[in-house]
Amino acid sequence: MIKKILSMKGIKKIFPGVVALSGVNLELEKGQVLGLLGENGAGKSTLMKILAGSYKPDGGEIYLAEQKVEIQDVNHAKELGISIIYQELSLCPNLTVAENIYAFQEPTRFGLIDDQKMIAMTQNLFKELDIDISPTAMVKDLSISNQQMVEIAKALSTNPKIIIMDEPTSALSSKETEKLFTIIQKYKNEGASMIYITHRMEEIFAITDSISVLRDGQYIGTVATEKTTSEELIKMMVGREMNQVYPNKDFHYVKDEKLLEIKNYRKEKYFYDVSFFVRPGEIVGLYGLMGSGRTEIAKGIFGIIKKESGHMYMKGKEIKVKDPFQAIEHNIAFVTEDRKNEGLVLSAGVYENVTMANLGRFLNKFRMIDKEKEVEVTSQHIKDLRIKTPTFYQTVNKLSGGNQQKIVLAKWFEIDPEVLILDEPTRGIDVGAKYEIYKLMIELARKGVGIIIISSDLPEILNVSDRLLVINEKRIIAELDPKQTTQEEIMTHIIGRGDRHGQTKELA
Ligand SMILES: Nc1ncnc2c1ncn2[C@@H]1O[C@H](COP(=O)(O)OP(=O)(O)OP(=O)(O)O)[C@@H](O)[C@H]1O
Repeated sequence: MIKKILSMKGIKKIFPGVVALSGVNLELEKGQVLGLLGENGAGKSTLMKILAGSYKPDGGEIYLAEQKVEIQDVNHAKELGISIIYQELSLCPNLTVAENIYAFQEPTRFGLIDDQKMIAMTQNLFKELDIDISPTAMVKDLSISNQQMVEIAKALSTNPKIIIMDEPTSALSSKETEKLFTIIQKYKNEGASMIYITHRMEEIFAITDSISVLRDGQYIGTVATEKTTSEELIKMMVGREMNQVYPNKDFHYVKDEKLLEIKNYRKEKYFYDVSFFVRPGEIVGLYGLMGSGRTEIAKGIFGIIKKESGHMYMKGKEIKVKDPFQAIEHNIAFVTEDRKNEGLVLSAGVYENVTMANLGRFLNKFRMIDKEKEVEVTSQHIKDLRIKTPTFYQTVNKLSGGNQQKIVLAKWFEIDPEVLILDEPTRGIDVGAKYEIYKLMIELARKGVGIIIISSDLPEILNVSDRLLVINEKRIIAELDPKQTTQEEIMTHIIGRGDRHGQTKELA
């Protein structure tokens, strides 16, 4: 029996100014889940797009079940049994769930699309995958996480032999992630093979059998999951020893006073009775599961969701924030979860994106933009955050997903806010750059900035916050000292006592 289902040998891909892949190898066995790791811009997505037929390689060979193939395009890849779940959602918002899943492969009757059959097929597929979404719902009406589940179901609907998952869980809650892992296990048992890309180390250890690492477009090596450690993987990824994942913050706050305070904030269905404050130099963590109301609270502070009642104070004085413009006037900045749509001008260059939120800072005495200063500041961020780009002028739509996120963060670090709200700032970001982001947060705090950080990464929030607020069912349910508490205690607050099984499930 052939064990080796896929072999990619010496794959090369060159984009203008960037060698994205310089001779990369990858091997996949039948029934195996292979993790693909590497820093932002290492070449992971490019390699997978070549396998899925979106890009033609500039060199190298691909073998499927030991037969050499030349993958012509996306349809050819599908015919060969290769299916990909992209980082970005690729569904049509104005079609139904069933239409999206069976687009271009609709069942027909007398030459017409057989809607009833399509709906029944979707129902069967969802039953098999234990997905509870209506096949006739419009995709645009679904939550992002349900859209991601539809995307996953769509990729599986063709019964592929090789399934590529490029950061599939970034929009999923912990329950849905659990569901996805069950689905992966099921397909694996049936003999399908998977390539799984993630920046979340715990997922790598939970789901993969072995791991291949890329760095700067080069193949570094492959290790068996049970024989490796996260330290070894980090070293392979970043090319150096990283003794610490979280830098030390050697102070709790710079002044024991309230910088921003909200009292009794309420908006029906979004949040109830929310009161808390942040001191200058303090990092306050908001932790809650997806749907708990954590993002809505941040949006309430920033004026995107309008509160019905409650008060806001800046340094003891009541202020009114009815919309984001007023928030910005009061020096409050908010880096949203949805960075792609809300944070970047994709057709503009790297340096324009970094400097656009605070152009005033770059004006010289003749009120002209000081290009040199723009370049100097941008190069510092490129260096600090290890942004991988061929030039300052590269349009950001050509950068890898993680590098785009780093640029949004650089832009907000540039505007010098007094209060900075960060919603999932390190999602999709590699481990080396995460460290640099935490360091930048500490530097801002040292200057007296009050920081509110939302994260669904429990180890992260426990390590970077000075104070932790736990959110559940649209309310703050506990305030904890991150140095004293544990992941178990936090989940007990959220899920309630006596349900140990539920707790470990959510923690996975
Ligand atoms: N269409 C393109 N045009 C020009 N350069 C590109 C294009 N697509 C990718 N690149 C470049 O190729 C390199 C590899 O990008 P790729 O998206 O494969 O990285 P990645 O490992 O998937 O990163 P991430 O973890 O951030 O998703 C990057 O330097 C990126 O800027």
